[in-house]
Amino acid sequence: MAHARILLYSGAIYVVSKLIYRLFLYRWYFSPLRHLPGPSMGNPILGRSTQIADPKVNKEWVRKYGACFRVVGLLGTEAIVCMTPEALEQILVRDWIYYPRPRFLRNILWLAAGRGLFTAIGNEHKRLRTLLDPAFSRLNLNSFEDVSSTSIERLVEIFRDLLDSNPAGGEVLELYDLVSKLSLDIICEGLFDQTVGSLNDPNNSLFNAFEGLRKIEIEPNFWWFIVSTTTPGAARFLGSRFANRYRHWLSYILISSPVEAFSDAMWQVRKASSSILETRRSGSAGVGEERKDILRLLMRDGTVDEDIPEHIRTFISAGKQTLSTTLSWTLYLLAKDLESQRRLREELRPIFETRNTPTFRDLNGLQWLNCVISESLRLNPPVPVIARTASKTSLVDGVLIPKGTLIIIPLEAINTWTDVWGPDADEFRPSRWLDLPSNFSPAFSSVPFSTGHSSCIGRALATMQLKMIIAFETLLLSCTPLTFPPRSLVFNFEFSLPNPDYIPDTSILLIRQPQDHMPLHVRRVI
Ligand code: HEM
Repeated sequence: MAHARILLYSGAIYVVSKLIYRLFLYRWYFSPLRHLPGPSMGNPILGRSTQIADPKVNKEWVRKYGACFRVVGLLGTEAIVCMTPEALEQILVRDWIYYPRPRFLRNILWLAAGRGLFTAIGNEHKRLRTLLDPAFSRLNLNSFEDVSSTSIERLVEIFRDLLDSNPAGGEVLELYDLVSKLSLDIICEGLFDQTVGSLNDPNNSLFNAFEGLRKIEIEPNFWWFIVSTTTPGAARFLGSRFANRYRHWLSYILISSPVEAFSDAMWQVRKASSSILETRRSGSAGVGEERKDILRLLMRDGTVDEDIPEHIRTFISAGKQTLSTTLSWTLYLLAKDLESQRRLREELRPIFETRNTPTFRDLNGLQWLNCVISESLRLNPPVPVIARTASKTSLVDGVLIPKGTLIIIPLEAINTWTDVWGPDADEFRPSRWLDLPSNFSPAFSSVPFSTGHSSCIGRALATMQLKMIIAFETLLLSCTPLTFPPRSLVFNFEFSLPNPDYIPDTSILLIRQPQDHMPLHVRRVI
């Protein structure tokens, strides 16, 4: 009995002293990062964890503490924030293999976006990139013979219908849902030749399932998921058929947890991804033989059938959220800048007036459109912060980073760093792309797609689709005559703020989504 008591007391003393060491002593007296500047520790349990991903707070910290500082997060864990070109080159380019995405993030991404590029690390990631990169190369995208998009055409029609009673006066329209549906339709159309038709269908099940998944990012759900996905085995369990089958019971046991709605949404997206594969296998959808598309590359490589829907899920999730967010922010920034809209229309007019369908060369030659999109992505990157973990102890920016340290790369703070972009770095000024700062680095000064080996594989596709959505509904290599006026978002409509003080309400956990559905005033100009 006495022995048991001694054992119990020793155990309790061990746990308490470990906690005191972790929460207080280590970070103040022993951590090699303790000499770095950084914000105060904040809450002793949560630290600054609730602020680490907030780009506004990050920018404030960069101003105060410089380009490399320490932040203490949950239960005394330390993170280092770094953003110099040298640090980015080391972490994301040269030694990328030693800096994978942290496990908790891979777990969340596995649940929300499938097992694939987001979750693979090391040589498996390298293998997947080598396999799939050709599908996204500029050369391959330029080989698309016909990129007409019925979804963009449909969105223009929806705007016209909604403004029918007062086209010239216009109306305030909530844009986020519409551009979200457009993004889902266009991604499935562009990558898998699948018509989802969510723009035509108010109860589209795939769209609703994605809306369900989006709730993972809303507080307090996000923190619930962080806690559950850092618990060993919990993510695997949450993603299992067993958890899905007994989700009602789980919700009952884990009072008010988001598990039931989340599990439903995740399995619906899995089902839809499997049916995309089945449709392709049955031969009822497909792309020209000469094109390298994701499904063809995966099937040729011998990827097992069970894994392909997971890759499909990854691409749809990654593309839909980022495209819709970028589009909403671009329209918002244009709504604040009527002169930029006018310039865009003037740039497009000569192309439309020749009445020949625009070509890739036309699209790439639209200088002002390029500037607008680059500037929008610089100011409001949909993924404002990315994270890595150090898998070995190393020197970064002259600082000894112990193995296991969380590394935060604040993409938005990098994109608006006054050292590069000057004192008006936070302003929307597309013309800055015509006269870049002398210390601008193409790889490290504006990084909305990140940089290096795990940067966005869909960059060229996303840029092409963004340009098309804003400028043209169709793009053909053949010279098919075009009707005038063409269907074009920016050529047909003018966007302005619903009131002069309007600032969108945003959620910023993983992706910077407008929470208030982005209401903008829209009127027909042609
Ligand atoms: C404006 C649109 C987009 C932006 C700003 C964007 C941004 C990003 C960023 C910052 C990353 C890196 C995340 C990290 O390092 O942890 C990333 C990765 C990724 N993106 Fe995008 N993305 C966009 C569109 C797309 C599209 C359209 C697709 C797919 C068709 C896509 C697929 C992916 C995938 C699969 C990855 C993981 C790459 C890897 O780990 O190798 N993205 N994206």
